Amino acid sequence: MDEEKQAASQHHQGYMPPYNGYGPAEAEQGTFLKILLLCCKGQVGWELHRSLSPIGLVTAIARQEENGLSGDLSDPKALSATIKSVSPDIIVNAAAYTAVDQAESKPEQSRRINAEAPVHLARMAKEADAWLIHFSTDYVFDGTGTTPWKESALKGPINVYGKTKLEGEEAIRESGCRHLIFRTSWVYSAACKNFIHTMLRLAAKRDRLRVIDDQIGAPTGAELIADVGAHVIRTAYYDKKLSGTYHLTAAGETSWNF
Ligand SMILES: NC(=O)C1=CN([C@@H]2O[C@H](COP(=O)(O)OP(=O)(O)OC[C@H]3O[C@@H](n4cnc5c(N)ncnc54)[C@H](OP(=O)(O)O)[C@@H]3O)[C@@H](O)[C@H]2O)C=CC1
Ligand SMILES: Cc1cn([C@H]2C[C@H](O)[C@@H](COP(=O)(O)OP(=O)(O)O[C@H]3O[C@@H](C)C(=O)[C@@H](O)[C@H]3O)O2)c(=O)[nH]c1=O
Repeated sequence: MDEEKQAASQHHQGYMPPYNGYGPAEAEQGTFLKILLLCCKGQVGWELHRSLSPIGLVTAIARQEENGLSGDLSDPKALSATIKSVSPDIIVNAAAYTAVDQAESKPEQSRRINAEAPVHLARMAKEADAWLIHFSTDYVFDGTGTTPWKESALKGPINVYGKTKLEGEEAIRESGCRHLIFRTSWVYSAACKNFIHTMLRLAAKRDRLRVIDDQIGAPTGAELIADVGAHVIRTAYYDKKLSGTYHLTAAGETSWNF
């Protein structure tokens, strides 16, 4: 390589961002944040894998065991082993039982994932002195009213999904672990199953679609949740008094007939 090319190459290398935003110094000192992302394949989990990568060293796992690590939220023993092995500074739980209608006939499954798993995660986070990041839903409220819900509004879930999600939230708050609970609503993304995908699937099979028009909500992109979430996680990690429950939705409102 001639001198000019070599100089250009070195210059270019100098501008390469270090992997994950962390360089050899942080690695040597062990000062990078270790993040365990549970459920990297759902709508929000998929986007979080991308948005969390610049702020720490992310171990992203799905439900199935991979590299000896299980992400199955219905198996507390396996989950404990995973957390002990990764020894994270931050545990991010993007998994949930999100089949709202099915939860009515399978309440025990909904409770196991949405309520009992968070109890266990919160206990583990407390023991490990780690943060727990968790996601919840507008369904913890009763759906009445005409203005956006405030974080402190009275809860009143009317279905099994909402009840079990509220139980999960409350367990985390009561556990005493440092946490961020982000309540969001009507999540959509290009990659996974959601209302839009359901409608496209049904439209291919049916001549007519019937969609209720009396629910008003704020559709929120998984990408937005992940980007804002990552920013808040990094800020809160260095400012522990920010531990708490937050609403994280897009602005505006519409009905399912949008
Ligand atoms: N979707 C929405 O409209 C809304 C979602 N939320 C909340 O946001 C969060 C993220 O939701 P979203 O990304 O949309 O959810 P998705 O339905 O896209 O993903 C849920 C994920 O949870 C995983 N999961 C279910 N059971 C288990 C288990 N036993 N162990 C490990 N993983 C499991 C599923 O894995 P698998 O693919 O293997 O089944 C799936 O990938 C959840 O807490 C949800 O309650 C809040 C408001 C609205
Ligand atoms: C498929 C379908 C749904 N609907 C109604 C049912 C429901 O009230 C609404 C939305 O349909 P979904 O299947 O997306 O419903 P649902 O699963 O209730 O949506 C919710 O998901 C969970 C995880 C949340 O936390 C919520 O914020 C919300 O996004 O549309 C129709 O009216 N016609 C239809 O053909």
